[in-house]
Amino acid sequence: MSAVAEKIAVLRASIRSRDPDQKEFLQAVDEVFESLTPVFQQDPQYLEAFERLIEPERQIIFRVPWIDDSGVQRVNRGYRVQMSSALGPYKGGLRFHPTVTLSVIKFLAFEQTFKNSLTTLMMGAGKGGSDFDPRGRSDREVMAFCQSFMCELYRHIGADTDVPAGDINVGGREIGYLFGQYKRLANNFTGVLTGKDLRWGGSLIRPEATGYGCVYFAQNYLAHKGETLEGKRCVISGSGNVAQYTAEKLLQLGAVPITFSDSNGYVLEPNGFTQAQINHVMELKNARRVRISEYCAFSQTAQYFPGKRPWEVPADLAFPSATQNEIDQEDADTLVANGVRGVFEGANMPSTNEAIEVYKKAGVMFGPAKAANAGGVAVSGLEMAQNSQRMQWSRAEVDSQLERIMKDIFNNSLAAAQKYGLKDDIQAGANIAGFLKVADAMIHQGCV
Ligand SMILES: NC(=O)C1=CN([C@@H]2O[C@H](COP(=O)(O)OP(=O)(O)OC[C@H]3O[C@@H](n4cnc5c(N)ncnc54)[C@H](OP(=O)(O)O)[C@@H]3O)[C@@H](O)[C@H]2O)C=CC1
Ligand SMILES: N=C(CCC(=O)O)C(=O)O
Repeated sequence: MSAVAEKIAVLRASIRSRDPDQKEFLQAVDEVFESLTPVFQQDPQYLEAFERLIEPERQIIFRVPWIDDSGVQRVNRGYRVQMSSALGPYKGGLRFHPTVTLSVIKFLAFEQTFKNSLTTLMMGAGKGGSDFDPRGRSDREVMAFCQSFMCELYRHIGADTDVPAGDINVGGREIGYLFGQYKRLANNFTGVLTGKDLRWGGSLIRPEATGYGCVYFAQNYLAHKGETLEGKRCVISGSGNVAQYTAEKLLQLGAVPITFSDSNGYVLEPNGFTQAQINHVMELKNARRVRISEYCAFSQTAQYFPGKRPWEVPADLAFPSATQNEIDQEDADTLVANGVRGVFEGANMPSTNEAIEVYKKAGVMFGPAKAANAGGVAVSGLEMAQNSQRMQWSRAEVDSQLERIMKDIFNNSLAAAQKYGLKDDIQAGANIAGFLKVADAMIHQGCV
């Protein structure tokens, strides 16, 4: 075994022994390790940078006490993992979900490092959240939680320090309550959060950005194969922010979005969702905050499948837009058997490493999350730029920047893969391109 191979083996073992229970984090690190091995073999100094990178610069965990509408005290746990500031202030979302643990936040922050680097904007990486579940809670209860959460988080964030945003169950309502409390505690009005409402510093296209960007990425990938989205039947999981705007942009570009899901089941429109039907999903989810099954009362053609997931539906392309590990090896086999020829990840780490191997063996196009869903954080970066200028750019201006950024991410990922002899392996190329920019900055900034 070469000296470098031995060092890689030792480092992989040490990561596992340090955090043996953090399975989501270890899964994310394993996936990147595979891609970066040729880089480490060519230049061992990058292995030293990677050894620093996989240990977060800072991990903050805190108590979040609040009182519910019945006057009962509730106590949740809050997190902020500040992963890397090599390329700029820590940048990444906040997730409120009962499945949130330190391992989940660390995997999200780790992925965010490569994603933010790929956007070509100057942003470091972080992620945070809580095991608080806002679903079924009143606006007052969500506000009480957000205000208590920010009473701790505000000490660690700032427009040039750490800029949180949304993620699962953190949308415009939550960002508003968090921002209001921050402003009250810090006595300043800055771009300390992104995903803000348009009327007080938000950016046009930010709500649409992740979904639109994922479709733009798919469009670039298909174009590279001499294909288009026209007429492609697309299964989508989730029915939240990312899923809604993925469906909208697919429809605009001539594709046929046919499913939405939530954690209780999925809805199928056999002939594809129209814009009016997508708008109704938005109304159900964003305003009424009800289950996707309620959609069927609105449509004569829709079918609901309780307890099922959309991967059983024959399609051309799949856009997982719900949560991590929602496609395992068996799901991937089903997708391939059902004719799916491209998987583009709107969610973070929705495919298990075993599922990715199935895609590769079957020659399925694979747009990995850190590249395909980078449109959200990219437009967050554009929101930060607008806030710095105290200006608001037009919708067309932001959308054209988003299209350019997604095209650059695809092309830079492809170029990195080809440079290391990995042909069209976009997954490896994205990991390599994202890592090299961060690692070069880390090497220049010394052992910190
Ligand atoms: N918002 C953003 O800017 C970005 C988000 N992402 C990623 O995209 C994905 C979706 O985020 P977003 O749309 O913002 O979140 P939303 O809260 O708006 O929507 C999440 C959707 O996923 C479903 N979901 C969440 N957790 C689970 C679960 N454990 N099992 C099954 N379904 C689940 C929800 O259903 P239910 O209501 O039943 O839980 C809901 O339909 C996440 O992986 C997120 O990390 C990636 C880049 C940017
Ligand atoms: N949740 C997000 C968006 C992060 C951001 O906009 O800072 C992600 O990139 O996973």
